[in-house]
Amino acid sequence: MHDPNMPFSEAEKAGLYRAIHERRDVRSQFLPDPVPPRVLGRLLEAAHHAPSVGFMQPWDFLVIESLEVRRQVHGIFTRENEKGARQFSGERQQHYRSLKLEGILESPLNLCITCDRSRGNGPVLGRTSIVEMDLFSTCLAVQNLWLAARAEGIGVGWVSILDQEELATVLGLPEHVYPLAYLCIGYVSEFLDEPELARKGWRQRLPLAELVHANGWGQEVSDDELRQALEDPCPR
Ligand SMILES: Cc1cc2c(cc1C)N(C[C@H](O)[C@H](O)[C@H](O)COP(=O)(O)O)c1[nH]c(=O)[nH]c(=O)c1N2
Repeated sequence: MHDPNMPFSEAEKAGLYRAIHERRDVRSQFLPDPVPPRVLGRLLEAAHHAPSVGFMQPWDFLVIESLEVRRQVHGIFTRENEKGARQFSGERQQHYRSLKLEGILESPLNLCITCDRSRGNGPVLGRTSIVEMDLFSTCLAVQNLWLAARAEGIGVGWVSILDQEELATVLGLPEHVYPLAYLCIGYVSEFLDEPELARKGWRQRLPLAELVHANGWGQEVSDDELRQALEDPCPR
């Protein structure tokens, strides 16, 4: 075990930022090659090292290899995606319908990360006032896995266009277990250098400088150096 107080080397820092900036939501570029069990083990280990409220660790990981289960989930997606499309009209709806928003059947592996809302059987330190903290904790497990996967050259796509109750039924989840993230996982032909939604003209990244406020909502940051840094946040 190495010394946790040793500063990160420049290469280690660069690796971390690279994973953050080059992580992508993948749905179109999956290859059929299986993810080796040892690699999947590392991804799950990364997820399991996420922070959690009161160290609750509310997550479970459902590794879905069955094509039959995936077909059922894909069926749920198809129905929900139709509702999604109908929220828009005209050209925007056409644009929506042209987007690929899942890789359920093409990716070699699907994974559902769940949140057990009663993990620990009793009060959870830090969750008294805000009960959703277990859900937020589980999101952090998702992000850990997503970043680790990127470092391993593996793509992850989050599919949320799903009816949660139907998904829970297909996966046989108990009442107190919430299907937080349905993920498609696999090696990819390429990682895009920008979000697919940006590439396809659906929506662009917002300027960071407009999202950082000082002291209260809408107040501009007064520190010139920080303002400058926000204008050009990641010289890489
Ligand atoms: C909670 C949540 C839920 C979803 C997503 C993400 C997250 C965080 N995203 C992926 C999303 O579109 C993507 O993250 C952004 O477009 C930014 O792109 P990159 O992730 O940087 O490639 C996503 N993508 C998709 O094609 N179908 C989906 O159902 C969802 N759902």
